[in-house]
This record gives sequence, structure tokens and C-alpha cells, in this order.
Amino acid sequence: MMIDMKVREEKKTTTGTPKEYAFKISDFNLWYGSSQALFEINMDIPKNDITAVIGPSGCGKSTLLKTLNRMIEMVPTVKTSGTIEYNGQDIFSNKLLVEELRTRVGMVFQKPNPFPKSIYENVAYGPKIHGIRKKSELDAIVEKSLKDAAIWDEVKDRLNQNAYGLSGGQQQRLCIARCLAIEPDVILMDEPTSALDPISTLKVEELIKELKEKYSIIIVTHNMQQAARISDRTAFMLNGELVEFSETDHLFSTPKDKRTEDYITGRFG
Ligand SMILES: Nc1ncnc2c1ncn2[C@@H]1O[C@H](COP(=O)(O)OP(=O)(O)OP(=O)(O)O)[C@@H](O)[C@H]1O
Repeated sequence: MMIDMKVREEKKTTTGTPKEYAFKISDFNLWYGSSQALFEINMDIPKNDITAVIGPSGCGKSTLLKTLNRMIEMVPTVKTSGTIEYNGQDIFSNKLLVEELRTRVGMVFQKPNPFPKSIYENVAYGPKIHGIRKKSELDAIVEKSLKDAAIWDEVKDRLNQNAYGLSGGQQQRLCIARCLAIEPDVILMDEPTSALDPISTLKVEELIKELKEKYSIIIVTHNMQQAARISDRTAFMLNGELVEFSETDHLFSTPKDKRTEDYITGRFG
């Protein structure tokens, strides 16, 4: 709770108005069957920031991320308590349809997962499902999304070729373009560069930094250097608890909790 208060204070603008939040997570617990995976999470995630979630394997990073667009409910044994608000609305209430939530809160996965279709069709797929049929409109969305995902120049002459012909790094940027095409507010990224080589990783990192102008980004990463390079705020999790959540510079230079210090200095994990 102390952390929340501090975040609210720090994020006040010069006019005294608190910065807006994409998600407000309050007293949140999650169980897989009888096994508890998340414990009393309190975390306010600001809009238009890059928020990194770090911590050792199995600490609950992906579970937390997949909860934010309710993907976690694909696991039938999952139970939760507490609240998560997205733009001020409880994500578990009947008023916010899960399809609408997933349109607003897009997701990019660890391994690039394009559909076995053309580059064009990969990006046009979401808009088509949302009822856009006009070719000129779809063309414009495809071009804009590929440009925003910094891959247009590499693919503009081969839009009808199969996406599987792209390199891993290009496939990941295509998957980001596919996500952008449905105009989300938030992009959840689950270790989006862990399957990529260093050059592709840097390209995707650059892209993530550019995307924060328009989107709120929450990224799970195993890579502490990556969190330090790209994020505004970092959350450190351990054994299903949120140990510390603060500005990235702060967390890495002067961690408040001994467990955070031990982790970032490589004493465990
Ligand atoms: N479908 C599931 N059913 C039961 N337990 C699960 C399931 N998915 C994850 N868990 C358990 O929940 C805990 C948190 O897992 P989670 O995948 O969220 O951790 P993580 O920090 O993302 O790990 P990693 O960095 O290895 O991906 C672990 O103990 C894991 O075994």
C-alpha cells in the first residue's frame, strides 16, 4: 500500500492532477486450483509508460500479465479475489465484455506466432473480424500498422508472401503490427525478445520505446538489462508477491527491499 501511495505522489503533474492509470490492481490474489500463484498484489500502472515486470522463473510474471486481458481464464481451475480496474472499469464485471477488453488490451507473445497466411492477411485479419471489409480501408490499416511497427520498408514489396518467410525478428514486428491493427490502448508483451538475436532484439526494443507515445506497454522480461534500458517503471516479483514497484532508475540504483537488491545484484535468481 505504501508503494501505491508513493506512485500516486510521484506521478502528479505540475498542475497537481495525478497522471492517469491504465490498470489499478487492488488486493489481487490468484489460485490455480488450490495452489496460490499471486498474493495481495497492489499496483497502479500508469498510462503511456513502459512498465517492466521482472523476477525469477515461476514468480508469477506471466500469470499477472495474462490476467490483465483475462487470458488467464483459459485455465479452467483459475480463481481470483480482489479487483483490477482498466480505465476505471472492473475487468471482471459483466459490463466490460471480455472481447472488448481483449481488443483494448492486445498481447504479443514470447515466440513470434504469425498465422500461416500472407503478411497482408496477418495484419488485416483483426480489422476484418471487427467488420472492416472495404479494400482501401484495409490497405490503409495494413500500411499504417506495418509502418508503426517499423517493418513496412522491409515488407512493402512482398505483402502477399507467406509470413513464415520472414526472419524471427521480422515475424515479431509483424505480430506487433497485427496487434496495432486493432487499435489497442495497452500492449502486453510476454518476453517478446527472448527468441530473437541481439540485433533483432535491439530493433524491437527501439520500437517499444517509440510505441509508448501512443500506447501503455507492460512487458515481462527475464532480462534485467532490458528492463533497465527500456522501461519507465519496474515491478519486481518474488514467489507470487509484488516486492517492489518504482521508477526503473530508482529500483536499480536504490532498491528499497533487500530481496530486490539481492536479485538485481545477482545473489539469487
Ligand atoms: N496452467 C497452470 N496450472 C497450474 N499452475 C500454473 C499454471 N501456470 C503457471 N502455474 C504456476 O504458477 C506459478 C507462476 O507461474 P508463471 O508462469 O506466472 O511464472 P513466471 O514468473 O512467468 O515464470 P517464467 O519466468 O518461468 O515464465 C508457478 O508456480 C507455476 O508453476
